[in-house]
Amino acid sequence: MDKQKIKPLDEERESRSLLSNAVVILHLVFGTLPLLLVVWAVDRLMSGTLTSTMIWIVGAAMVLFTLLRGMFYGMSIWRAHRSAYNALTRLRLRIVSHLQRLPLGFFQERKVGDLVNIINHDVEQIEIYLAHGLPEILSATLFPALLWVIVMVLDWRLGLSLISLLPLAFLLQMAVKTLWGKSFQHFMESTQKMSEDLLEYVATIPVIKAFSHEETRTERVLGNMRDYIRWVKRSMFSVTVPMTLITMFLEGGIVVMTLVGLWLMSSGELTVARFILALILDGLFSSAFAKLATFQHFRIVYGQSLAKVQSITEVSAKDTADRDTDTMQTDVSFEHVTFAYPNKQDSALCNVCLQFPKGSHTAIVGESGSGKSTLASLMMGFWQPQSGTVRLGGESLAELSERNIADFFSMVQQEVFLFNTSIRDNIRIGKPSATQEEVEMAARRARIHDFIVGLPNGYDTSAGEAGVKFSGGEKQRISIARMLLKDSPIVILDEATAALDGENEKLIQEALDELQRNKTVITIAHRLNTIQEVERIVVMDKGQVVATGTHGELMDNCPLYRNMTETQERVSKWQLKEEEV
Ligand SMILES: Nc1ncnc2c1ncn2[C@@H]1O[C@H](COP(=O)(O)OP(=O)(O)OP(=O)(O)O)[C@@H](O)[C@H]1O
Repeated sequence: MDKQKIKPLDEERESRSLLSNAVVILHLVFGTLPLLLVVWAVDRLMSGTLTSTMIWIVGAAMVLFTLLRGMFYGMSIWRAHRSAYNALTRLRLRIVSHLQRLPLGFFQERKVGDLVNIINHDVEQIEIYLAHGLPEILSATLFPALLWVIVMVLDWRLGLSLISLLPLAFLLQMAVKTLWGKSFQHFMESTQKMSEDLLEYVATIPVIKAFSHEETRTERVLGNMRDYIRWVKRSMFSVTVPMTLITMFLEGGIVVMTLVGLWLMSSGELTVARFILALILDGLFSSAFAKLATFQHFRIVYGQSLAKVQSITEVSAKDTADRDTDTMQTDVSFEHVTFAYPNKQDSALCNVCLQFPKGSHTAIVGESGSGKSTLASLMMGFWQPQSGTVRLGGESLAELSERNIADFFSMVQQEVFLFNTSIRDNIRIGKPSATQEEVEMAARRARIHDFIVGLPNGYDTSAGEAGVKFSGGEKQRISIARMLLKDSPIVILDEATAALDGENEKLIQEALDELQRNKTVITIAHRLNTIQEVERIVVMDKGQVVATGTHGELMDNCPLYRNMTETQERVSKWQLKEEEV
């Protein structure tokens, strides 16, 4: 893992203060002191100098040490959890506030399930490491070290024989580290895949049912779950087998120490009492050491989760400060703009030069995939071009904050999202300080007021997932009311009325007319018959602007436009005939 990359999260990692470490150490010291007392008492016993007062003192001291040990253990767990949960909350807040500052392009690239998984699962893994892993690793390192020192004090030859096989255990651990890393990575990937799939599955159940694809989709989700189980088993296997071997090497140390101890006793250099004590300490030493090896996986999972978190926190956010834009002009211009989506070879826009003067109305047309939506995305600063400049009122978009840019645009899309709050608040998103009168005025202009007052709770009716279900047209008009309230100078219409019928289309068209009044309007058009009156039409093909002009001019001079118009006319005539039949 790249040390440089971990750095930004050090503050989370360092949240376990010195005091927490001191508490862990005290817990260990009071856990080891009773053993030292036993060594001392047995020594006295063997030399015939142990008095009954000494036994009472030893007993009382052992009770005290045990109590203190318990107390410090409780404190260490409590402190570790507290600081870990603090770190966890800070980290989640940090991710969420960073997400808010990331360009919209980032969200088009990353899956929702992946992001949710990072905020939930990976941050949780970091907590597990901070709250459980770190204290356990610290105590599992210090405890065997203390035990070993005691054995060394008993007899240095026993001490050395105890650790004689340790280098082999370390070598093995180093060797399997990479293997563990890989298998844990697969495990994490399959966890992510599973949660992404589950999220998509739940969100798209209506579509799946409509197309009777339940079985195939369900089978795919179940397949990913099976994959997950397979990797859980594999990663557990990859831990247990080397762990068994490491434990065997550690226990091998006991065998070596026993042989050395027997030899020392036979030559009269070691007492039986010391030998038995050394054996007891050795047992504790091996099991504490074996525990340390198991904790290796905490570190691996932590490293991988940290990398995932950093895949969000290290994406640079646009830090341009907001500025007063009231006096700015609102002309938009594209100057030799070339743009390709990340990880794509072909440019979605190629050397585009266009002007959208203040108050003008432009329609963008072109075959599917010609770059119409990309043009709108760049205009709103969702993506930065690789070369060329997009300007808003003469200022490069790169110099403006997201909020500044957002203030200039309203985008009417087919897909409308309503929040789980009242209709009033849903409209007020356009201008949080708006009064009830202003909200109602916007709703009237968006031709939705009468509908809202007809609802049981009027403007207090809850919208969104948990609230009343609205038709596509009603949602659309609520979103137009929102934009009327926002009153931004540039309106982008992304084929807003495509899928609507008679009455709905009429009402929406009226609402849209209100929205477009005195604005710069850019229509991304798919149906050419709706834009024939527009003052300027831009024809795009394969990311390039191939012609601009009025409908008449383009019919005369642009074969692509003429072709598209004639094809659409043929299709609509054919549809009319079908309807007549
Ligand atoms: N998020 C994305 N990531 C990668 N490539 C993309 C992305 N969005 C669009 N593209 C690609 O960029 C090119 C232009 O797409 P764009 O959506 O701008 O075309 P469009 O003219 O709006 O198409 P349509 O009329 O079908 O909506 C296409 O080749 C498309 O596959």
